[in-house]
Amino acid sequence: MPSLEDDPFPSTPGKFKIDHRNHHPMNRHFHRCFSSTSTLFLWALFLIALTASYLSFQSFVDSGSRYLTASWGGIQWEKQLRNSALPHPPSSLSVLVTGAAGFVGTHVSLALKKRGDGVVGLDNFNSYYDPSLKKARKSLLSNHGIFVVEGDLNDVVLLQKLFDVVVFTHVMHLAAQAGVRYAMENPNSYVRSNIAGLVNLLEVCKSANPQPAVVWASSSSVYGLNEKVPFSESDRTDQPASLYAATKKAGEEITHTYNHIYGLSITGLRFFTVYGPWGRPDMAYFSFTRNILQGKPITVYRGKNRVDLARDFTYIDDIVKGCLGSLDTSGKSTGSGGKKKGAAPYRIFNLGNTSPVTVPTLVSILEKHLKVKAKKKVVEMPGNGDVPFTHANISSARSQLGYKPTTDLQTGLKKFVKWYLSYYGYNHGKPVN
Ligand SMILES: O=C(O)[C@H]1O[C@H](OP(=O)(O)OP(=O)(O)OC[C@H]2O[C@@H](n3ccc(=O)[nH]c3=O)[C@H](O)[C@@H]2O)[C@H](O)[C@@H](O)[C@@H]1O
Repeated sequence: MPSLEDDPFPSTPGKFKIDHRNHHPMNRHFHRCFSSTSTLFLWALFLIALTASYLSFQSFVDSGSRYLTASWGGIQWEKQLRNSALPHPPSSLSVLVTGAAGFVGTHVSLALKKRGDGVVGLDNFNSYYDPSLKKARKSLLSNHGIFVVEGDLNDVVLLQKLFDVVVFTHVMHLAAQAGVRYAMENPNSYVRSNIAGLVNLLEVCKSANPQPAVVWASSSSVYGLNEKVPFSESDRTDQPASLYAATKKAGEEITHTYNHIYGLSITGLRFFTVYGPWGRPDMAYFSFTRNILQGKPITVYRGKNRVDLARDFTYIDDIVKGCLGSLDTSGKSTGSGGKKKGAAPYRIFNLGNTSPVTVPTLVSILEKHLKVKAKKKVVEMPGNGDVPFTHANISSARSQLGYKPTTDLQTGLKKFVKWYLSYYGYNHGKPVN
């Protein structure tokens, strides 16, 4: 480091040699000017130094507190990651499952682990719905040797660290802000998770060496106001009815660019109203069950001209088979270190049940399994993002993934109700009126 003596522009008054022999008034003026300029200069330097030390102190405090409060990092943590990611036999997959403490994430993680694949989960345990259910799913996963990291897709340092510690062959990206109608209440959470979070994940995947193949959850809602039934993958998806649907559609376009530019293998799965044990409390079949058991009214939406709404409800075990089939047939990403080496697969599949059921029929099946009559309040569907019906054409998934749904709504809801009663009991902690 150069010493102050070497500095060609000395900044301290002591280092400025004043020639006392020069008494010309102009020179005196010049000296006054110059000395006040150098004082100013000094003050400026002092302030800069003060600001710099304040900022570095702040960043020291920030990183210190992050280190103290971070729920990840350390040798033990890395060991857990590696163990969880280890496939048996070694030729199997090593999968990062985002949204692992979510409904679909939990089931997919368990199925992968069961057949010998290595699995690491990632979940931010947000409070969109009861986080204690997510914690319970995490315990279930932990009992099966699956480690779930608590963290967010927008924490790029964490994402990078996961890929530094483990060589993932695949990413099953299920983390998202779900829910069609909630998008009107909290639009930014959809942008944060489904757009920004997705881009962060793809950035890390494209730079990984080797790049993993990515399978991710799109949604049947991308068909929006499309009226051609059943919905085929080639049908128009440019009329979303909700911001949720718009972010999923954007995800399809975003993943396409990462496939095109960086050679990432991408498979997008359009799920059709997935239901089953360990499900999502915000969804109709779940909240109806809770309200029916608590003797509370349920609101059943109806479409224009008193037409019942219908959904292609799809049982979780069928969806899991579709996810595993997608991972197994994904093909390799072609790039490495952010450079594309050739064309990689880009696929989109409907994963539905191919037999839509109306919402009133869903309610009557629940009444039968719960042995309780629902207090129904039928109202016209509010303009809040809902679509009147969904119906999947699954011929592509059938031929390319071997996808073949086998559970009808009667059977699937019976299994859901059995789980619900064993998990919450009859009254969900509240007395029946
Ligand atoms: O298939 C999909 O792509 C989407 O499926 C569901 O969305 P949705 O079909 O709206 O599922 P529910 O919220 O369970 O609603 C099912 C049906 O019940 C109706 N409903 C919902 C709530 C309610 O109080 N009353 C009511 O009649 C809805 O209008 C809808 O027709 C999921 O919530 C989305 O995350 C997913 O992406």
